[in-house]
Amino acid sequence: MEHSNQVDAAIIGYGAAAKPLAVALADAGQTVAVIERSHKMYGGACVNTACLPSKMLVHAAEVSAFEGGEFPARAERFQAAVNLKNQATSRLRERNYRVLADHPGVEVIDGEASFIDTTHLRVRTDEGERTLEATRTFIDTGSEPKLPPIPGLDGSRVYTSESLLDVEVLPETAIIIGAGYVGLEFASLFADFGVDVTVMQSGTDFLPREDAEVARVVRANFEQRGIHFMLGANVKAVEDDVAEALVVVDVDGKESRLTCDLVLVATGRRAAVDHLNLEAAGVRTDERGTIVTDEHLRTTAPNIWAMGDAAEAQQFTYVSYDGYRIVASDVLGDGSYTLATRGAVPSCIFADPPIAHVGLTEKEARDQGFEVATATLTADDMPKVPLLGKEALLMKAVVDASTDRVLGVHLYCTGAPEIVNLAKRFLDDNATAADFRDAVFTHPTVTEELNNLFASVGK
Ligand SMILES: Cc1cc2nc3c(=O)[nH]c(=O)nc-3n(C[C@H](O)[C@H](O)[C@H](O)COP(=O)(O)OP(=O)(O)OC[C@H]3O[C@@H](n4cnc5c(N)ncnc54)[C@H](O)[C@@H]3O)c2cc1C
Ligand SMILES: NC(=O)c1ccc[n+]([C@@H]2O[C@H](COP(=O)([O-])OP(=O)(O)OC[C@H]3O[C@@H](n4cnc5c(N)ncnc54)[C@H](O)[C@@H]3O)[C@@H](O)[C@H]2O)c1
Repeated sequence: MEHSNQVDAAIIGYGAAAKPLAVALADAGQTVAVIERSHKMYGGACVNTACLPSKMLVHAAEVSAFEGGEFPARAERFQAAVNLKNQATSRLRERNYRVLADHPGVEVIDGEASFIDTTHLRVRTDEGERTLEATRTFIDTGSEPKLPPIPGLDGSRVYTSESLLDVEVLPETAIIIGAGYVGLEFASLFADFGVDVTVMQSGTDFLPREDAEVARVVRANFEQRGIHFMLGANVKAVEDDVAEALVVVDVDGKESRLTCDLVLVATGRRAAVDHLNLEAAGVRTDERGTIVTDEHLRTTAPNIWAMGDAAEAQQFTYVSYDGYRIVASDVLGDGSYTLATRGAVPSCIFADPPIAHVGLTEKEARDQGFEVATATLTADDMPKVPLLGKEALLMKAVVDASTDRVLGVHLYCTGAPEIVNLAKRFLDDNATAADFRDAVFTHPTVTEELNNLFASVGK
């Protein structure tokens, strides 16, 4: 089919928001072009280099830890898991591609887009340059690793989460720089595969986004599993050797030189906007390089919206997908669904067991002036859970003591990524501790521990 260079909507990047938005716009009768610069990225990072492949490895690691055995057996399982992950990723990428490529109202263009002005895009393809005129443009270009200025990060044994996903040989020792989402997920999965892991974190505050009590238990548990932490670590250089990498690190003025098979740099991600020539369109970014938007995800330029990691501080697939809902509400609906009406956003670190929370930490609640009541259940308070073959190390409730309204739910237990979604709904409905205490949940489950947790608030 001959495609026009004039479209109603251009979407830059085939990320998590792009697919549903393209379908919604095309179903509404609009002509849509989706521009993706890599044929390995249809469906975006989640499908190809992030959530799904990494969670397949997390799952395989948990199974491997259960099976046990010597390092060679674990290394074999790791390689099998990587192969399985690669096959699944290819299948998912193809499925994602077909959703838009087979849609009569959508053209998928393989190329890199940049703005010429507010309504014109230059697209560089293998066949040359193409100019598109779009009435509306939607940016969904995601993010890319933010690398600190440490000499030697271009070494052959140094990886980001993206390149690491292709490694098939299980390292015996790994050093991870950064103790955030990526760092802790890989630390946990490597440990489950029997790798000797050291995590180096520049700040001294461990897991600052989590409740401090949860962070303490997480750290203790990780250390019990043999994972070493170096906090307040100033990584000065990585030197590559044929046999191993050498990491030079300074903690409190004391320099150490640690060797390992592999280094993972997991020090955050920044909006992938460098190639977009945003200035030409009048799209502004903030001091971190993230696209500035209003609550409808409209950028500072007329008829240009931005969604996902390129525009939001919370870099999650479900936030990007929700960006699609907000933009669709603005462009196709009544505009009533916005960042302001989104409600609480839960989050999860897929460690073993996982860590999840929604709402405020105890400190955040106190800092906001609430009179706070809390409750915690430790592993000892939940003796039934291990009998189910599951793990529950900590649950914590943060409640407004004056109204009984629940402000935060913090979970460090099997099932946390699922249970936290239930808690999100409760929080959005302004639920009280009594609502959680009295909710009827199935038995025997981890979820029903919420009844006990909230029954003990303030006691
Ligand atoms: C290892 C890892 C694990 C993760 N695990 C989870 C998880 O379990 N759960 C979760 O919710 N989140 C997770 N995340 C975060 C999640 O992957 C991102 O928040 C999400 O993928 C962002 O989606 P997006 O729509 O913003 O963009 P992306 O999915 O990144 O898509 C952007 C697309 O735009 C393309 N592009 C960029 N620039 C251009 C251009 N100029 N022209 C054309 N195309 C362009 C890119 O090639 C890419 O395909 C993880 C991240 C990492 C790194
Ligand atoms: N389960 C999930 O939903 C999931 C999983 C993986 C990634 N993600 C998303 O991807 C984003 C990127 O993940 P990430 O782990 O790279 O970033 P992050 O922001 O979660 O963690 C980065 C960590 O690196 C530390 N750091 C920064 N510079 C450092 C240095 N020079 N030396 C040592 N430590 C340093 C930071 O203090 C921080 O603790 C996250 O913000 C998250 O939104 C989500």
